[in-house]
Amino acid sequence: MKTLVVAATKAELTYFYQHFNLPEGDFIESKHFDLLITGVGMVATAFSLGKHLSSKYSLVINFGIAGCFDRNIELGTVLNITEDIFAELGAENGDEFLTISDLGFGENHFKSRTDKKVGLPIAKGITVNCVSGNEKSIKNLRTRLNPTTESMEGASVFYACKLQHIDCLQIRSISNYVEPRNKDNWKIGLAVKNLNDWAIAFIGEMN
Ligand SMILES: O=C(O)c1cccc(C(=O)CC[C@H]2O[C@@H](n3cnc4c(=O)[nH]cnc43)[C@H](O)[C@@H]2O)c1
Repeated sequence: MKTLVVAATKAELTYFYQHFNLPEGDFIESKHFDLLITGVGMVATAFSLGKHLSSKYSLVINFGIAGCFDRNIELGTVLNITEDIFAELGAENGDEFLTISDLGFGENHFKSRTDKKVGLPIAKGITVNCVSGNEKSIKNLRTRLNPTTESMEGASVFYACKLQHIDCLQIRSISNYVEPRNKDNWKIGLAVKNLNDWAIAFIGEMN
């Protein structure tokens, strides 16, 4: 059984590609693991996993960068996201938000599943279509969901793995704080480097 490594963009796994001498391409098969680049967002991720996820995998690891709601966590910190929520999936009812489970149409909250020892701080994530960038929506998300991180794919990966009964992990490195948009404050290079260092060591030790 193999591990499937999943990321939204190739740029997030730059050093991983170099370290394992991987060829160009969005779906790469190698001896010990396969690698899938899904594209950004929950729709691209679900479609891509729908095509490639199968029972030949015993573990899926979603790697990526993320925004962080907690200023006590330094940029570049690598976290194990053990639960993740589709934050916008539901209905507004005036000022109230009804989740898809409140509406009786399914679940919006998913968890990682694995016995593997990861040794990273754990965190709760949310998954969004729109990167949060105004004070009002950020305050609403904090009040309603109390998340630590925000990404655009995490809950999609957990969802697909739950439906296929495959173990999964989500490892993300913090590139920015969730705040009114200011890309100058983002530390993507640091986040990608730390993420890749961790991914290379973890995947290397597994094989
Ligand atoms: O510009 C670059 O050099 C660059 C290199 C690697 C990755 C990127 C991305 O823009 C990745 C997009 C990816 O990042 C996640 N992300 C990061 N911060 C947030 C956030 O505050 N809210 C939601 N998502 C965030 C997300 O999962 C995207 O897929 C650029």
